[in-house]
Amino acid sequence: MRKDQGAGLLSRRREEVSMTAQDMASPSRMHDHHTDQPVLELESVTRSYGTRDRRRVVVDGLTMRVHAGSVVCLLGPNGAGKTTTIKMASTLLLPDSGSVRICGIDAIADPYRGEKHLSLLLGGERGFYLRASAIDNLRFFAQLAGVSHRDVEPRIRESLEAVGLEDKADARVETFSRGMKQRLHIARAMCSHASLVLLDEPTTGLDPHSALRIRELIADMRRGGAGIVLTTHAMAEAEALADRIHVIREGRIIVSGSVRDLADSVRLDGVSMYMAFESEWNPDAANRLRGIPGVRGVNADLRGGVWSITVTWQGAHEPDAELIRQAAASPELRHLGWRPASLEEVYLAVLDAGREG
Ligand SMILES: Nc1ncnc2c1ncn2[C@@H]1O[C@H](COP(=O)(O)OP(=O)(O)OP(=O)(O)O)[C@@H](O)[C@H]1O
Repeated sequence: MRKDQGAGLLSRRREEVSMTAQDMASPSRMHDHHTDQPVLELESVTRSYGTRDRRRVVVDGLTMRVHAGSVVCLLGPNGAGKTTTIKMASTLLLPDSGSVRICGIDAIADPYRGEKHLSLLLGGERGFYLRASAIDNLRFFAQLAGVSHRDVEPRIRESLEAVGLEDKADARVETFSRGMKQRLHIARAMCSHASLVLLDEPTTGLDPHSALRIRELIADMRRGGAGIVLTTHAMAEAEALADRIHVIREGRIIVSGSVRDLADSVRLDGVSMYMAFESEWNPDAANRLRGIPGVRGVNADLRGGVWSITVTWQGAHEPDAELIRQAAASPELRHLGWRPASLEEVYLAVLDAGREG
């Protein structure tokens, strides 16, 4: 579905190339909006799918804002409505109701003006003319984005260098690996100096090095002033990049804020860590620890003959290690320290709380 939609956007853009080319004399669009005006404003957007009798709402009255120089991350289980939200933000998909403003422009009333400020990367590998070279693709998209004739070549060179594809400029895109295509997408966004960059799972299916490279490029675009919406299932990626997180479930935002705000919303106050050698820990002890007031969860992992035990706490400060040793009946349990909960721990607690509530 995504791939078809991506191809749809491409063909729509192809049809519009002559119109947008007329606008090529317009100045660079980077930061041409008022600084405190969001680059994206979604106001109560709703979208349903299906036939008239059997419609299912998949995004339900969602409101969010993205400012220049920030990364907003959408997290949520499969089918929560993240991609649908990204597509509405790009106007690739129209909401049934609600409004979409891109750099202050009503993007539903005037999608072509809105589109010029954004760059969209959908999860698939499509979105390029596969038989054309990387550089010809970038030229085409730069022209669509209204990059001035004088700026096109230097910008393409800079962006290919930034993503490490300068040696592949003349290679056909169909010969690129998935990771190279993702980098070329980022080059496309960099080249057009898009104010709003929409990234739907940009690192899915990439090896760890390629994923890291993409994350660095996302951070570069943020430093360059782009407002970025990112969907991902990689919690470490969201934790490293997001200035603000929205957790979406069944088409609604259930909680928003920083990792700490999310942790506060479920009163996940911290994590204490312990270790024990294999013979010093009985897995049944985890159940006894769960009975201690304030304990939210206990996770014990055995690796290389060593148990590593993490205990998440609600409404508690660093607990007395002796109390834990006694409850676990593991006198040799070593206390390793106390840390804030990771986004993964917080996210799972948020979804659990949502299910319980
Ligand atoms: N074109 C479509 N026709 C019918 N239903 C659709 C269509 N596109 C998406 N859906 C449904 O809408 C819901 C939300 O899908 P969406 O792709 O936005 O979820 P998501 O949060 O991005 O999921 P994932 O994490 O799996 O990518 C899902 O139940 C999906 O099956």
